[in-house]
Amino acid sequence: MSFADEARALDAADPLRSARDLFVLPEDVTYLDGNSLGALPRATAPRIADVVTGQWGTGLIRSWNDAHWIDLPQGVGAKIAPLIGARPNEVIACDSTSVNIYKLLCAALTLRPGRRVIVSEPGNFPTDIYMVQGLAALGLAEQRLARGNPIADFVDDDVAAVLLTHAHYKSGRLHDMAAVTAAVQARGALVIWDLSHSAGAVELDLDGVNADFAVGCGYKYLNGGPGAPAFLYVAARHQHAIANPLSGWMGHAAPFAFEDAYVPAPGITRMLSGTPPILGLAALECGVDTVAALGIPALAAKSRLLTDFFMRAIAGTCPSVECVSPAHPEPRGSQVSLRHPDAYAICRALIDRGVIGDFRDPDILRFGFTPAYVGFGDAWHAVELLAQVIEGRAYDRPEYRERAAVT
Ligand SMILES: Cc1ncc(COP(=O)(O)O)c(C=O)c1O
Ligand SMILES: Nc1c(O)cccc1C(=O)C[C@H](N)C(=O)O
Repeated sequence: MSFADEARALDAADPLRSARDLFVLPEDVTYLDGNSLGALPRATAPRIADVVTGQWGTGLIRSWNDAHWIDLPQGVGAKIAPLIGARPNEVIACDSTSVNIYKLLCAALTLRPGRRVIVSEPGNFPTDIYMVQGLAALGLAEQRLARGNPIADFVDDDVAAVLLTHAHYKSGRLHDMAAVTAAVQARGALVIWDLSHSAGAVELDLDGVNADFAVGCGYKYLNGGPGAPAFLYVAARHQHAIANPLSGWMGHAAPFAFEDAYVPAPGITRMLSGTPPILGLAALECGVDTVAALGIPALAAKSRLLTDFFMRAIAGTCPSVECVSPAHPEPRGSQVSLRHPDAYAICRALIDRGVIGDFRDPDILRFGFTPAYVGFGDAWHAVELLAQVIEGRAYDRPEYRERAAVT
């Protein structure tokens, strides 16, 4: 069977085929960048219009109570929880992923007094290691990058926590979360998982693997919109013992008592700092509801089929690109990354022709397969166009080599 016929057959058999209608997507675009910015759910614009004109415009400050704005971080967190294998009171939606990493690094350090090393991987998403470096500059931590495997071999009695991204942003490679968590904990340290590239697209079972802490982006597979609030997970067993270093009033036990002394709120609420961004949380809730309605098992199963089909089609059609994502579906996230020396120009040429992926330095072409709205026909269209652009050297134009501020 040709790849075109196979794509048609797979689309016909796809139980999530109609889910694309839950999103607003331009007709002339094949969107393979939901791992960077998820698409706009159809439910979001009317919800935001209501929050703005109804709840804000008419309800004014009364909406903190009447529209339950004050509970939105916990409410959205509780909806994210089942998508990542957590209980509702273990997750809260707040701040950015970077800020939440900082808070959890400090929490881990307070849980492991006498240990100050944070282990991460070289090549981890930069914000994760920069946050460790920020703490190190204050004299509060020491960074150790694990140059080799297994990571647990880099954990000794000085290590408070290991900070890892579950699905690597460049390659899409998944860590074995259960095995790494157990091995690190056996050496007395804690693990902070960054789920930015896995939440909403792959199966996760934080409670099942006895995870300690996790964070993740709201604007990728959760479709919360540009700069959406992130989420933060703290296993119930740690919640009473951790401190939030950004001890703002929203994490206080009684914010409206206006007391001078900080008293942390019980449970996950102590991880809040300032006033929740209601517009962003409302949009994130629409994205999370959309994912939850489709169900992670169905999304994850389609993601594996999509990436498998794309990789086979690439191997059969574009021999000059090297695939750097894992060949086996088990350790592969919902993206496929390809290596080519002209990756940047190729990426620009593809975008010019309606196929939106992205580029990561120095030579990676990255394609995200958000199973909710990407079809097998889309995957095949991207492969055909990529082959055409490479074979005809259509990318070889000065305007495609000019670097934009955001890649
Ligand atoms: C693994 C990972 N962590 C964190 C972030 C970003 O964090 P923030 O939303 O704070 O910019 C990203 C992407 O931007 C990411 O890929
Ligand atoms: N957060 C981003 C942004 O503000 C602008 C452009 C891209 C992003 C991203 O999310 C990048 C993404 N985390 C990555 O894996 O490369």
